[in-house]
Amino acid sequence: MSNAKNSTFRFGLHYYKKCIPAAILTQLMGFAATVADLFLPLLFEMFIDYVICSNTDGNTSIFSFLLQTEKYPVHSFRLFWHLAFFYIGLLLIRIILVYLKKLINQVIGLKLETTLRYKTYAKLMTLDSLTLSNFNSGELLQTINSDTIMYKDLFCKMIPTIIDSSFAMILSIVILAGMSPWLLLVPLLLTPVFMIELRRFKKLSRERYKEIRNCNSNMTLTVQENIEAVRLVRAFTNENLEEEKFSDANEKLKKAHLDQIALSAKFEAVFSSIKQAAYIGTIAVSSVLVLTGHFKIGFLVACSQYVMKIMNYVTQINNNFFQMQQQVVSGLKMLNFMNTQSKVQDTDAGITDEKNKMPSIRYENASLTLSGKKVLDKLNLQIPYGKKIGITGATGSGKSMMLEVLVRNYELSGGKIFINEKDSREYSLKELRSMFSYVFQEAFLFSNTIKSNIAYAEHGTDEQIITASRHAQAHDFISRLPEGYETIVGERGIGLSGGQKQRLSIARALMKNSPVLIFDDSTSALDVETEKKLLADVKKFYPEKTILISAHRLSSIKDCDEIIYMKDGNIAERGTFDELIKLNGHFAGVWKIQEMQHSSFVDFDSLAERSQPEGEK
Ligand SMILES: Nc1ncnc2c1ncn2[C@@H]1O[C@H](COP(=O)(O)OP(=O)(O)OP(=O)(O)O)[C@@H](O)[C@H]1O
Repeated sequence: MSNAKNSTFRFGLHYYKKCIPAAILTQLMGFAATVADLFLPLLFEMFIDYVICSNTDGNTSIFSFLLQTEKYPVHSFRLFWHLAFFYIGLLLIRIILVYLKKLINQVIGLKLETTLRYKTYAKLMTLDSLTLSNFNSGELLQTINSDTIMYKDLFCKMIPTIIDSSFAMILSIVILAGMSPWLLLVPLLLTPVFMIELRRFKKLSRERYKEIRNCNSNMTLTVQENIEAVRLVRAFTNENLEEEKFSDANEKLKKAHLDQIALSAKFEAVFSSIKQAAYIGTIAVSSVLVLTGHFKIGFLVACSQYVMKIMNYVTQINNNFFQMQQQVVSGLKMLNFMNTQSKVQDTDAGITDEKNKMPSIRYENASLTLSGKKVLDKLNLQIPYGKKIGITGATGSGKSMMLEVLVRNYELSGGKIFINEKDSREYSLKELRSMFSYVFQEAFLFSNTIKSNIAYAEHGTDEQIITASRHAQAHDFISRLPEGYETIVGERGIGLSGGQKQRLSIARALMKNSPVLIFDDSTSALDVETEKKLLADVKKFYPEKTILISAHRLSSIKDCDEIIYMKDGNIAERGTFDELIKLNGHFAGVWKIQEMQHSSFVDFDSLAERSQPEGEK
């Protein structure tokens, strides 16, 4: 096995370790079932040679018969019944053992699958936004949902079957060697052919399974995007284009599967030919041995059964190695994902310091480079606790990023951020993030009740939930819903307008009750009046909190203690509203136009161009 495959195996073994005692028990059951199974041809041989083919009458029991060194034909009904009893007894034992073994193995498999799914999910939660953006969602869903199921089969199906088959094969060889070493010649001669063919097929199989997996994740992504963008597709009447894209992904998946089916068929044809050759070879050799008087007919039947068993086990082992490539591919994908290092590293410092309930913030030459582009460029800013700061600027100027780096969704490429004069990286992520109630640009609601969505971070009383909703201007519309706070929203619930979703997200952040509130363009879908009321209420009811509001609509931030105008990842202008108007720069230019237009939508790119201060033109 190559290094990659070794590590893939070791990675799974780490989680499988706890199941090893149960796995050993099932393996022992498997061995016992094999022993029972391998006894059957011997009983069959006695039945043919000493019950059916004999013509001497006798009255022998199976025990006395087995103990005799010199066996003779008995043609006894007593022996017949004893043989039948033993045969059925062994069959029953075998069936019970195989049943128990499969049951326990399935439970072990389910346990391992659940652990693997949990671990991959937990890993997903630790990754920072930039690292996560390197994976597409189809790929991530494939890893968490399908690869975990596939990979656990390596430990709970493939490896146990290979061990079982190897044990049975070795035992069959030993028995056959005891009966007639000549018949071992055939399987021994064919084994190298098996090995060479298997090596060739294994490599091809792994390639095919890789292709199937890639096509699968592409397919998942296509379906997911189409579900999310269904309204967009209809609005652009682009159903045909999307259908073509879907059909293309679907066809590629079909082709990948067909290629694998063709390979499997070829594999089976080749291996069944080798098996048939073994069978014919055995018949030929044993016919000679019977004709020359070396074998009785029942002995011949038993020997050929062992040869066939050996060949079946060899085929089964090969088949498992062939199919195992699918599990190896899934394991490699999982290993790759689990080895992905988050750019944001957590610390062990976990205890909440009382004074962090009133954090001051300081950016010191904070820089962020994403995909080679400077998104924040040596940003310096001090925000004492309790200040209300408005942030505005052209689209793409870095407003969201300067807020996201506060909670370390992205890691700074240079400079530092201090919280209470302590480097933010020295806080545990849990503690750092507990200081901020963040309302993101896109309002996301879980498929759950409104109440649970609002009480997402804090399990508050009904009264607290209603209070937060009132302050977020959401209580009135929630009360008008037939189910009120118990209404299910999100993907599986009723539809809400963009503004309603934003208000629920704000209520959720207010419920969290952190000392710093961050509104990242999160009131953009509200009408001017509601937005004004909401922000006024937030300032009124949470006067002590630091509030950072990023907005395009300048009226939203007009009353802030300080306004920051961002440009190219840095602060272009800062001051109170009056100071910025007096400055007559970018901000004043945008303000004039917004006032003139009374519009809620502004194209900052063009406005920023037009409103450049005299000196910069
Ligand atoms: N994951 C990413 N990889 C690379 N570049 C990114 C990534 N996320 C954001 N950017 C870039 O960072 C820059 C700043 O983005 P940011 O979201 O902070 O802008 P913004 O000022 O908030 O814009 P808007 O007002 O449109 O929300 C943009 O140029 C954007 O293209």
